[in-house]
Amino acid sequence: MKTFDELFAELSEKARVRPEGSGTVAALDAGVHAIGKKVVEEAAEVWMAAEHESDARTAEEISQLLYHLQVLMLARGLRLDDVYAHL
Ligand SMILES: N=c1c2ncn([C@@H]3O[C@H](COP(=O)(O)OP(=O)(O)OP(=O)(O)O)[C@@H](O)[C@H]3O)c2ncn1[C@@H]1O[C@H](COP(=O)(O)O)[C@@H](O)[C@H]1O
Repeated sequence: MKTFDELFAELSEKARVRPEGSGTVAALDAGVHAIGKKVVEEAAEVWMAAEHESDARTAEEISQLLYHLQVLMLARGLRLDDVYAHL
């Protein structure tokens, strides 16, 4: 288990080191347009899970949406504080 901040630190390191086989590196290489489509897809899956599936499935889909949002942040060069400033 990891927190939002811990995941962001891990993904930032992946983006910096670019290890072989990293899905995050592949997503970053695909670019903002592809990552944005993934964010929309995952958001829809969150919505459907919340309406029709269990709490556990909904939580899983939310975790995937948060992951893809973080990848989008990295693709745009945004830091956690850039987002937290608006919360
Ligand atoms: N938390 C996640 C995470 N959540 C979601 N995903 C990706 O998002 C996809 C979402 O799943 P879907 O159910 O939509 O599956 P899908 O449509 O079959 O997926 P794709 O075919 O589009 O890949 C997963 O297959 C993963 O590719 C994640 N990929 C990685 N992480 C974590 O990110 C870290 C770095 O991962 P790597 O960069 O792959 O090393 C690790 O700690 C991972 O656990």
